[in-house]
Amino acid sequence: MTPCFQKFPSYQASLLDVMKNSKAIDDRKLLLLMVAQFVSRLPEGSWANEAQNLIIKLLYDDLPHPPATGVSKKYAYRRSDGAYNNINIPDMGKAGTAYARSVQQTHPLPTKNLPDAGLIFDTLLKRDKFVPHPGGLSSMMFSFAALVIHTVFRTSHDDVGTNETSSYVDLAPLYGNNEETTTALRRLDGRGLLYPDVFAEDRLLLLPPSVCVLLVLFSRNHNYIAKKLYEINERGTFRPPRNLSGDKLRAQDDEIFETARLVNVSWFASAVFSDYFSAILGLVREGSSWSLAPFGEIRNEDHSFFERGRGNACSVEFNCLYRWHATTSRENEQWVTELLQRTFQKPVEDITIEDYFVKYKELQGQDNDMKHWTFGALQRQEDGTFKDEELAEILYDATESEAAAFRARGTPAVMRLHEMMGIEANRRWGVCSMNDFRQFLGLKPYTSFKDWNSDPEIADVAEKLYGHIDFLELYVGLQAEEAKPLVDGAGLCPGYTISRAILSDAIALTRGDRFFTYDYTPYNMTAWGFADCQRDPNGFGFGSTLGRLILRTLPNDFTDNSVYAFFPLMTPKAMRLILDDKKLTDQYDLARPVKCMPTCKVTGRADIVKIMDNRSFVTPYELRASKVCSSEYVAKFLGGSDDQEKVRQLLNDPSISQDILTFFADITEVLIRENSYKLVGGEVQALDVVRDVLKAAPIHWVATELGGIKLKTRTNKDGVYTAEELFNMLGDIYSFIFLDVEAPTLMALEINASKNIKDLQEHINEHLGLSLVGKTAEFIDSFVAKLRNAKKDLHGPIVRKLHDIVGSPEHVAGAILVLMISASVDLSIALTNVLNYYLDSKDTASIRKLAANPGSNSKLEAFVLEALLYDPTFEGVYRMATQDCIVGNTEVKNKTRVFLDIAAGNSVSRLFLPTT
Ligand code: HEM
Repeated sequence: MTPCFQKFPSYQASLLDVMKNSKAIDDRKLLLLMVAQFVSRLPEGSWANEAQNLIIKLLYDDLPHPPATGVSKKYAYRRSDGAYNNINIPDMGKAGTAYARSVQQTHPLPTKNLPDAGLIFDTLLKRDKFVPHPGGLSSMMFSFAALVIHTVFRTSHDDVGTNETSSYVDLAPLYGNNEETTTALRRLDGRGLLYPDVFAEDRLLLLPPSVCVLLVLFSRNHNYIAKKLYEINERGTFRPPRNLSGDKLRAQDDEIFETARLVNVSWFASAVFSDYFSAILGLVREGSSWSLAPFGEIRNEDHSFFERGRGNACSVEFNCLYRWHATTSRENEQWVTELLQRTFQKPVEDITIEDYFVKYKELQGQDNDMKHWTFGALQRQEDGTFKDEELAEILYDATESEAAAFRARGTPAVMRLHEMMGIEANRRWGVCSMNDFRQFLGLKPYTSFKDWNSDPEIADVAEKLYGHIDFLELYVGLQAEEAKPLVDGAGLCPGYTISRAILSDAIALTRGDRFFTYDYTPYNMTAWGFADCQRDPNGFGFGSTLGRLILRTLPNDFTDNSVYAFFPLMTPKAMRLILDDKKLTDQYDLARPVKCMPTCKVTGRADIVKIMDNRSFVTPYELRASKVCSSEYVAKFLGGSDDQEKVRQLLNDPSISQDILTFFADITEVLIRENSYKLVGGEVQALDVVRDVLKAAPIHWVATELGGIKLKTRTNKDGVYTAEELFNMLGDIYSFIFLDVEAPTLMALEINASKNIKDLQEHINEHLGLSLVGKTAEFIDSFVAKLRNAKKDLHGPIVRKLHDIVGSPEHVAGAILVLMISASVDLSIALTNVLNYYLDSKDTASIRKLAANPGSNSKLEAFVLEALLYDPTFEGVYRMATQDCIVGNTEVKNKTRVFLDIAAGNSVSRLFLPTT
């Protein structure tokens, strides 16, 4: 024992005390080490035992017990029936198992003493008038909600205690709740695809068409993801399906399909935690993109784990809580009426629960082939897809139609049957009373019917039906409870008990899911898939995920900034008020979308050449550039003005190009030297050549020689940006203007590009000593003179010559910006392609010889030119028609985007294109 412990027993006690109570994990760990040292030298005794027990507890709690996941293929993917979400209790939450019941019933509610379900509907639930939702929620909000609840509830018609679907947010309405159904949806052709526009849940066909449209969008998203996974082929294991057969073909299909399912289901969860939660919590009204992020690791104060990923089983109380039929819009009320009349051929009031079950069985038997299912009177096309514009029309209508408010006497009369089914199912489940449920949630039990609903008529009727508030059934208690007013933090505005409980349920459902927690990894979903399904809080539309989904899957039917795409869960009328209030109306398109001309693809070499030479087709770059550049000159330049050609010639001028060459040679040497590291033995050096040289060298050139921007380096800590930061800034501008970026990302990119251009332009102006705003003609003349005579070290030779070409100081600054944008990213890509081409070449030795031999420059140049054509990702370019015209056999309408498919059959070299 150390002397200090023998001398100061009180010190021992206080150490233990700190160990038990310290909140700082690092303190505890440090103490742990110290105590471990001491304990090893202690004689046996109570203090030693206590200290040892604490150490063991602390160490044990460092890891989850039992382990939450395993690396076997058996656990890697979701099962359609939800089995193995908890690998230790594989049946937890599995489809076809019993509902959970969370709350103990303490008040007897014998069915024979309870009021008739039909009478309850007629007195407490039946809609007396339509009251629009106070928060401006649209009917789409409740279509999405219906999709969410059908993902986790499907009460068996044969055994009301059985949930036929899994208790996980796994998009079961799309993928089915058993393997057999899932297999029937798949093409199984080695690419992991679903058949076009299919889904599995037949009960959704009995819901308004917008619910099915949403599901079709997720179905399309699956195929989009699967195609990307195959194209990117992250692990390099996928082969063209034509080269595979039998088990190998199936194995490849399974891997792509299952990974795409993981990514797509995570998209669904992202939509829940962005658009859906935002509407529920009223965050849209605040213009906030905040949301709960319930999946991450949380440690308790004693460093043990706060549980996650341990599975879930949906309970009957929550099934009851989600019966939100009172929110049905006027349009959907009409739709349900027509559906019931058509299906049952008798007055709606006469339809019984038995009629419903019989009819449902009959419909189920009619067509099991999901490829044929339709809804909303849509027809599938020959290729099995629905027409985009017809799907979009349904979405526009559902977004425009107002949902109804939650309230007693708010459920459409036509839904009497649905409500009676709900009430009777609850009785058979033995669900608790309203007050039992409130107590369970930690809420004060109601003391009277007036306390529950202050409308005297409602309270009075309920009292007459139930006698005492403690006997009020949960179903009726929840559906007819007084609704919350529209206050800060409230968006959904149901009764208070529902609003409190749904949040707990949402966290239980998602935090309990292994695939949203322990197995939510870039390895399982691939790096691309993992990034693709993330909710982006900084994304356009207050971080909307549905906006991204809609623009991806219906690319020609919404404008890039349409509120119909980014805020479909709110009516456009409500959104106008919110955006006006936040002074954001300018950023959004509030009009009902009209179909854009679909992109026209041109493949023939002759037609491509004709279009490129035709002045009626302009590059879309100028249009994009004008959105982010305040200077018209810069936008035109980026779009391909005459000055662009002149500047290109300037760069080829030997007096300039020699300097550029020298700069690149020097900086390349420096970057190689600074970034190389030795392998063991010290003879061979390694280097990340793309990251540290090919991306960095052009950045050093544009920053130093053009923009006069000092870069932060190891030796210069005072620079403005690191090379990587500047590359990313320019990359955003470049991608926005020149690349065919997915529409959903475009809006976020536009905001970044605008800001980056503004910042860079300020640096350039400052470097040139140029702030032209409000300057006199004399100032400008003197600036021009300075530019002409500037010393080489102040402004590089290019800057001095630029003035002669572009004509005004303002244009010099603009031209520098354009060169920075186009010469940095494009050059890095070109250099990387050259290197890749070289590394892929079978004859690297002779190419190396060419490079070493100064006399063989023309051959080397030929190699480089050939390599520049080598861009496996390059497919073609876009042009915009500015009037109706005919090209070859193709008629192109004004405002059509034309894709020139240059890569098709390598018909045309990309080098003949005007470079950007
Ligand atoms: C006009 C729109 C709607 C119609 C026509 C409709 C119709 C139905 C029908 C027919 C059932 C019985 C299903 C069965 O057992 O076969 C049902 C159940 C249910 N509905 Fe709705 N519904 C609508 C909207 C909603 C919405 C917006 C929600 C809530 C977000 C919702 C929540 C539920 C729940 C939780 C069940 C019980 C599901 C189960 O236990 O299997 N419904 N609905």
